[in-house]
Amino acid sequence: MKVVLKDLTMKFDDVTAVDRLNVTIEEGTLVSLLGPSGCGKSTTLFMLAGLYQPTSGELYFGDRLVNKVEPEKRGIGMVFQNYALYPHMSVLKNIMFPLKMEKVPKQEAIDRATEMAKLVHIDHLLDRKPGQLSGGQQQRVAIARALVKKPQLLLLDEPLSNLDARLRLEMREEIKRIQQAVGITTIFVTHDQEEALSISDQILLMKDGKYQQFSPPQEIYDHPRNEFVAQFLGNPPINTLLATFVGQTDTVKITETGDILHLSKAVKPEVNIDESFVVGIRQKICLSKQIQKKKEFKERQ
Ligand SMILES: Nc1ncnc2c1ncn2[C@@H]1O[C@H](COP(=O)(O)OP(=O)(O)OP(=O)(O)O)[C@@H](O)[C@H]1O
Repeated sequence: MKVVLKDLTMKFDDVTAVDRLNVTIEEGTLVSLLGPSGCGKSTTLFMLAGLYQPTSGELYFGDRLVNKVEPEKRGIGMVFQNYALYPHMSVLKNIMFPLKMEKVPKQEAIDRATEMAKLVHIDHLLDRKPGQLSGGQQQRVAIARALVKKPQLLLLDEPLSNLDARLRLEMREEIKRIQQAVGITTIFVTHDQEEALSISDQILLMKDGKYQQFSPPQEIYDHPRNEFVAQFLGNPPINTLLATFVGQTDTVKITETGDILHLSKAVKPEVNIDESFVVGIRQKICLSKQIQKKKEFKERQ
């Protein structure tokens, strides 16, 4: 399902947590909401989930305006940071729970829950209680439970933050595998840029509630739109120059991929910069040690 945010805004008294966000998320893609603490990631996710009603703007699931639709009528599955499993229920019963709420006949619910458990590779643990599972296994249960009703949108709120480093790597691969197997549009909140770069089809980077950039990982890394994006993605400007463009002097910074970030508004970003200047800068940059960092990133992809 395609998801469209149009001027989506959420205000809490004098705080604008999300400020006129405009993004179209294509069907079947995995999008990371990325940004520093307080940038509005969770608020955006909660508006998608229906836990918050936007102050203004519109939210569409496909062609359907959902601003006022109740969470349970949105066709979403959600995985929280702490998984929120029921400790007294077995793995099977946890996964079946949403179907029980919908009064799906028992045998059908067992079959569907078992099928989901197979998808997330925990079908050998169906009789265990959550307390008898590792963090990664608990997360698999939470994902199976979120998917059992065959939702059209999967929302994941910092799902890897409670796992140790090794499990975090394993589970992010698993989330990608499961997402692709089901083909479900997925929105993944994280403040970890490496996680976002490795897992996403598109990254939505926010700062102070505002849109910064919405691009595929390689593009946002190689071609940051502004200095904040460049810094946050670990491709910081490495050269500061005073340059003259079309008769105006301006201070610019150059990223290791040769993108030019203007520090003042004297020159508009869309102004064409002399290609020979850019080529010269790129040659210099190729000599820089920083290029090594980029290579390492590409190799990890
Ligand atoms: N219920 C609320 N009432 C008042 N202000 C809020 C509320 N929820 C969030 N905010 C404020 O809105 C802004 C965005 O918060 P949000 O939780 O969406 O950020 P975040 O990017 O998810 O942060 P984190 O990574 O720390 O979870 C912050 O300034 C926060 O203090």
